[in-house]
Amino acid sequence: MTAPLRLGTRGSALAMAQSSQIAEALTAATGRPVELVEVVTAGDRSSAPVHRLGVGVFVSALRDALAARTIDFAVHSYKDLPTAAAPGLHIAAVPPRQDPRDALVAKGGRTLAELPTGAVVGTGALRRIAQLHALGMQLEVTPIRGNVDTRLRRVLGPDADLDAVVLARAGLARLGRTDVITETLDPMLMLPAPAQGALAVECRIDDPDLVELLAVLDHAPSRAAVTAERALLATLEAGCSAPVAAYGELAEGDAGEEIYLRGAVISPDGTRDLRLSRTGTPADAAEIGKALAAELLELGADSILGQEGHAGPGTQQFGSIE
Ligand SMILES: NCc1[nH]cc(CCC(=O)O)c1CC(=O)O
Repeated sequence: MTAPLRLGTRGSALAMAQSSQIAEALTAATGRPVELVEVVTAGDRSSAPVHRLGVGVFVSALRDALAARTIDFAVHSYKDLPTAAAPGLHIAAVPPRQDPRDALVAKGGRTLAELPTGAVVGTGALRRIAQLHALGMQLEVTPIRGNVDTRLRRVLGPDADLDAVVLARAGLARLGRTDVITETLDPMLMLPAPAQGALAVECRIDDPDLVELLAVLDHAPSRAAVTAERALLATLEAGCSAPVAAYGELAEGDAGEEIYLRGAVISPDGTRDLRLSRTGTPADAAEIGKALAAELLELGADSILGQEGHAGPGTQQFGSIE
């Protein structure tokens, strides 16, 4: 009998759902039993706004547990990971990505276009705030945080005080709650966060057997798309609350498999809205992301980021906060 592998997880419903899905997939593929070990993070204990805490607080306790060897591996929402590499750790798998688009949950079954002027829309992410303002619909955007259920109650509960919320479709899908979605938002209007909908399965580099075992969960197209999106974010040196969006789609082109990467940097009030795209081969995923970021910088992306959340070189980099 081999001892079960210890999978460290946060205790939130979303974290538990994605960790158990990965545990089951690993056992199904390898026959190895997996046990879930709950790790409490500073982010779960605090009710401060996430842009103050930095998303890193959700991640660092899991990474500390990996370093302390109290767990063998961890599953993160990829978009919550800092862009800086974690010393001694390795992302052994990027499993097949969920639909990365954002979703609208609105009262009365409304779509985005059906929201009246002055409608109050809740979201905490600067990227979403900026793109909602850029629509020019006179929406009133109000910051919210909390777990998925808390956010849904603000629209669907008996004391609902919002007309709509914007959430990642992937989070709702993992919780089996896609029924509440009134519109899955077109990336032309609401470009997702880099790596949204993807998971990162992480373990210690000095555990080569586990690195090899976990690789069965890796999905090369998902990894390529996320690599391009995250290279864009890292090259922009975007801080923890940066209004940066990126979406890499893989498609069969004339020259074989291609990545079509779109990137956007939007000022929080929506008045400056830079959007560009670039195509290349999956093998060049990181280069495509870097080159697209360089083009955005040439058009003045840094002056938009300078207004809000630009951490600058040498500081710790976080993925976009959602
Ligand atoms: N920081 C919040 C967060 N981190 C990961 C997800 C779920 C979607 C995903 O895995 O990308 C969410 C919720 C949301 O953005 O609505």
